[in-house]
Amino acid sequence: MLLHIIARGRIGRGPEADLVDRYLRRIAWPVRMTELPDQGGRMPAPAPASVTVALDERGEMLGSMELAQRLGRWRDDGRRECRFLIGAADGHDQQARGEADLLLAFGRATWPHLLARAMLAEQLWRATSILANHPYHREG
Ligand SMILES: C[S@@+](CC[C@H](N)C(=O)[O-])C[C@H]1O[C@@H](n2cnc3c(N)ncnc32)[C@H](O)[C@@H]1O
Repeated sequence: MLLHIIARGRIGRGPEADLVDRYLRRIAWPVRMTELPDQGGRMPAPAPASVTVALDERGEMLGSMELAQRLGRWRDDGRRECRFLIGAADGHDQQARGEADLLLAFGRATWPHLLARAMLAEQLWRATSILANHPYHREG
């Protein structure tokens, strides 16, 4: 299953970009990153049988094991792509939030979108390592 991060705003070079690279490079699943402008731009067409996760501080707070289980279930159900949407300064519009299969929160605090991108990259590495029985994640 393709893990497709669709993020508003340009990351350029800097510590957040280094973190994103560090974690995405470790993921054995196919990964794609699409950057959109802060507003507008064309959302890439979803693959058939895709699932959409919008990162949003008002969403569900899942533990890393729970996120891994969701990803594993979607993969095993034959989903071809999981899209992760990261908003810009104004967050997601109502339509994007309404259409998402899951609103995922990394706590109730509001994080800068570039940090949210780095945190997502780490959680995707962690979740896929859990599914591969890799010892990176320690529970408890
Ligand atoms: C600066 S925040 C936008 C905040 C905006 N005022 C709102 O109401 O959504 C930019 C993006 O970072 C992500 N983000 C920030 N904090 C988050 C959190 N606690 N959990 C999940 N995603 C978060 C979201 O995708 C958000 O759209």
